[in-house]
Amino acid sequence: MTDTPFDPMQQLAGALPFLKRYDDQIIVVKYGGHAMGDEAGALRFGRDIALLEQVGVNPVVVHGGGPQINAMLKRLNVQSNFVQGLRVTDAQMVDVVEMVLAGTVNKQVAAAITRAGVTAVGISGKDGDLIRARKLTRTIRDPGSNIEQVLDLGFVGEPESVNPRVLRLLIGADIVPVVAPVGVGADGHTYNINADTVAGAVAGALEAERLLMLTDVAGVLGADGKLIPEMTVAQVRAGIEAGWISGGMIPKVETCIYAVERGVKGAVILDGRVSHAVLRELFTDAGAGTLIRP
Ligand SMILES: Nc1ncnc2c1ncn2[C@@H]1O[C@H](COP(=O)(O)OP(=O)(O)O)[C@@H](O)[C@H]1O
Ligand SMILES: CC(=O)N[C@@H](CCC(=O)OP(=O)(O)O)C(=O)O
Repeated sequence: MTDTPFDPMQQLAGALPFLKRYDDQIIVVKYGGHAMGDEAGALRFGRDIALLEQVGVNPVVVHGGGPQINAMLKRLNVQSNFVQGLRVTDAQMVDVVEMVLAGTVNKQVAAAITRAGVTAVGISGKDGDLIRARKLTRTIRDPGSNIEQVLDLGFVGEPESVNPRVLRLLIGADIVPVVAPVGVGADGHTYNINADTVAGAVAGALEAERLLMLTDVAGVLGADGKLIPEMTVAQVRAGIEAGWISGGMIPKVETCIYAVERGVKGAVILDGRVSHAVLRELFTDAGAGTLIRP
């Protein structure tokens, strides 16, 4: 993790072209549970988001909270299982997931931004008809017999539709929306949705200028382990095919591809633990992390 000194005021002095480029544009920031770190980290993140709003950019935050859900489940002595990176979520667990994501984490992130002097409002996908969810299933293939098995993940969903009206109302009132990744199904049930997926869907629905995915690695690392500053969709697909993009990075790059194919100008995967990661990416020539573009 590189953390070279960064003076936001000095950077902003030379940031006029960037300020013009992003003026009144929507920037969707996915704030991953691993990127959050401690209370001080959340406050630093809140200050950066507030600063974006103050200089005329329209940030929209979608947060995760996987590690925070894990900590609560541990306290409750409940075991969690994952299939292809998705938490198998039964009816009781979805209550805990909603409590942590739409409760504790959502309010912590909104409060951190508000403490920095800009109004933020925390909502979940269940508010304002934001995210209608449909149940997600996963298919696994047994390599020996080649037999496919459909796995029931319980109340795990994917966005069926995103209605950005409530987000646009908040943006228009100079309020930063902070979105927790839960949605409501046609059956009225609450669904747990992967936060990367929600961030991509929200960025697509808002036709955002940028999607920033804050995680705990520097970005996409090549086969040689070095950070790749910029990639096209075709290069990302080749990396997945060749196997050097794997594991948790696959849903992240797929979210970026989804977003850029729906009109988002660029999607960036970057290390949210680095101080002022968001400002470095938006307001410096070098940027931060890996930019994925069409
Ligand atoms: N080419 C790659 N570049 C960077 N990380 C990769 C790559 N391939 C696989 N990974 C893995 O993906 C992980 C990031 O995904 P994940 O842990 O799910 O992030 P988050 O918790 O922020 O959603 C990295 O820690 C790394 O182990
Ligand atoms: C279905 C599913 O797996 N949902 C995720 C939602 C939170 C999330 O995605 O948080 P991060 O971005 O911090 O990983 C979960 O239950 O952990």
